[in-house]
Amino acid sequence: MTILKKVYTLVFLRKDNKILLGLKKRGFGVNKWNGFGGKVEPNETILEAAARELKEESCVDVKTSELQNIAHLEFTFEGDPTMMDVRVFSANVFQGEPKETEEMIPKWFELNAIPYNDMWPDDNIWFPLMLSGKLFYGIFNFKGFNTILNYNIQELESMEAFYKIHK
Ligand SMILES: Nc1[nH]c(=O)nc2c1ncn2[C@H]1C[C@H](O)[C@@H](COP(=O)(O)OP(=O)(O)OP(=O)(O)O)O1
Repeated sequence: MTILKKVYTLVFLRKDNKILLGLKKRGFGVNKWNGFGGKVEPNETILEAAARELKEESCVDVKTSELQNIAHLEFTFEGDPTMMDVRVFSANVFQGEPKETEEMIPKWFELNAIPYNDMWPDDNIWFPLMLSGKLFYGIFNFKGFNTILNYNIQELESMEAFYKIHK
């Protein structure tokens, strides 16, 4: 039974035919390549959190107006009442070069060489949708951190319309 929801951000930068991923050095998702993000704090908007986490984890600046919300993901873990509510963004306009931080080692990957074997197991399910420019809503139910018990993905027409009905 899910009784708690925590909102997270996840940002992917795009340049030429590449996507920026970071290798997580500590904490949740350690040793996995992923986008940049984290918990939304009570004093900030989701967009502000997305820009702040990107800056903290990769040293790159992005204007909140350049962040495009492309997906909504919900993760639950068997035996854990907390649902991770993850807001996914992409941006191709940003300032600065990615640098290693205490949390992440950033690296640009060609779109045909995404390191799925060293990523969350859900990523190879929804990355193709993201890379083909789709908007989507995905739910994934995990057992531990490596096994997906079940999932569902729905393509969306617009994120605004989705958030009008999704609470
Ligand atoms: N199954 C999954 N697949 C995926 O691609 N990204 C996931 C995921 N589960 C979580 N994420 C992302 C969401 C978020 O960007 C990140 C988790 O955030 P963190 O734990 O790093 O948050 P914080 O940086 O706020 O944490 P602390 O600073 O350790 O409190 O991992």
